[in-house]
Amino acid sequence: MPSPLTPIDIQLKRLPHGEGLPVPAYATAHAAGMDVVSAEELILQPGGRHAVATGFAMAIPQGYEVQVRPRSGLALKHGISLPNTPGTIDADYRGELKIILINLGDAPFPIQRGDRIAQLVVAPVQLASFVEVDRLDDTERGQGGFGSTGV
Ligand SMILES: O=c1ccn([C@H]2C[C@H](O)[C@@H](COP(=O)(O)OP(=O)(O)OP(=O)(O)O)O2)c(=O)[nH]1
Ligand SMILES: [Mg+2]
Repeated sequence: MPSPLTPIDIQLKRLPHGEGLPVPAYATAHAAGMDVVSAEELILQPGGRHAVATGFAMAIPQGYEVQVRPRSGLALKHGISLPNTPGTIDADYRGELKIILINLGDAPFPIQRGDRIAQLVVAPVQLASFVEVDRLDDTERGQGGFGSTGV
């Protein structure tokens, strides 16, 4: 596993309708998320959702995932979010990356081709398997949860 500061390569295949669009990229030197743009033009009505085309597919190296997260500016100003945030892009997915947007605001939200609609965070994945047991070890928390420690 390379240092997190050493970028890994992710193969990206541009689809015909992605011609001319920028590849996802970090907007600033130490950004965590790479902004991704829409490959289509649409108007998202209040309460509406749409799987927005990005115009590319990718091959994430085994051992990594890509998380799709909302942009805070769109969320704050227009109520634009992702109903499945963070979206999970599996390393074995070869279809088009789509960004599922939802309009939680109260006005129609127009999206132009090339608009930055979400951000992609690349993260390592720890694989695991579940091992069934009859008894779990005791902890201070025990079965407490869902606010058991107070507000
Ligand atoms: O925001 C998203 C979420 C998912 N995907 C693609 C990539 C991902 O690898 C695949 C499956 O996503 P997920 O596992 O979240 O969806 P599912 O409902 O479980 O579908 P599946 O049965 O295909 O796994 O769909 C996207 O393009 N955008
Ligand atoms: Mg799945």
